[in-house]
Amino acid sequence: MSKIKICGLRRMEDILTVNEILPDYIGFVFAKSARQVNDETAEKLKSALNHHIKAVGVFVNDSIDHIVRLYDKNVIDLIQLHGDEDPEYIHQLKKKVSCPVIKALRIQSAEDIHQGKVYECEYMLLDTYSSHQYGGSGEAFDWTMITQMRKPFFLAGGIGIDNVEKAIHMLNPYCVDVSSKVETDGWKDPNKMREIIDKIRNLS
Ligand SMILES: O=C(O)c1ccccc1NCC(=O)[C@H](O)[C@H](O)COP(=O)(O)O
Repeated sequence: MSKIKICGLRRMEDILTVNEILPDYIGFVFAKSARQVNDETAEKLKSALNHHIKAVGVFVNDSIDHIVRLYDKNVIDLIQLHGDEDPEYIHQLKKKVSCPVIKALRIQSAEDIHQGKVYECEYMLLDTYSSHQYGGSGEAFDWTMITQMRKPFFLAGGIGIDNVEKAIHMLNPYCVDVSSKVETDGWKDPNKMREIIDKIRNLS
């Protein structure tokens, strides 16, 4: 069964909901975004998070020192690099942390998928390319472009109750990553989060 990550939590009430429904991962977006959280808020939210749920820090072209500080303070358990970080950046980061790293690829063409080979990371994350935002577009990309993934991957980009079953049956991702489609008016919606978790856990 694919795991589930709910990305972009920023309120204590979001944490109380996930503590009940227990996704495998949640994401704190530290990048510039409508879903951005600051370090202090993320620290408070993490301290209230059920220990069975892993917190992923989502970064876009951030400083390695900032990421390491959050990791050392136990605010994040995994690191998601969602910008233009190159193999050398990841190599340097890996010398300073011992947690899994997820490198996001923003997919425009089938060739983009093959870039994954060059990164020293535990997981890839495949998301939709957008010219005006790094992530959280709410749009799905053409999944037929995904072939021969050598690493376990998170599938992101417009995943919701309407297409999650198709995504899992077609691609068997390590994890599905949801954000926009479990929101109402820009905020995480407890009912939508609950509904998608139930759907995934009841798939055969
Ligand atoms: O979600 C954001 O606002 C965001 C901003 C900048 C970089 C990454 C961001 N999100 C990363 C994620 O992992 C999202 O869950 C992923 O992009 C899918 O989002 P959606 O298409 O809204 O489901």
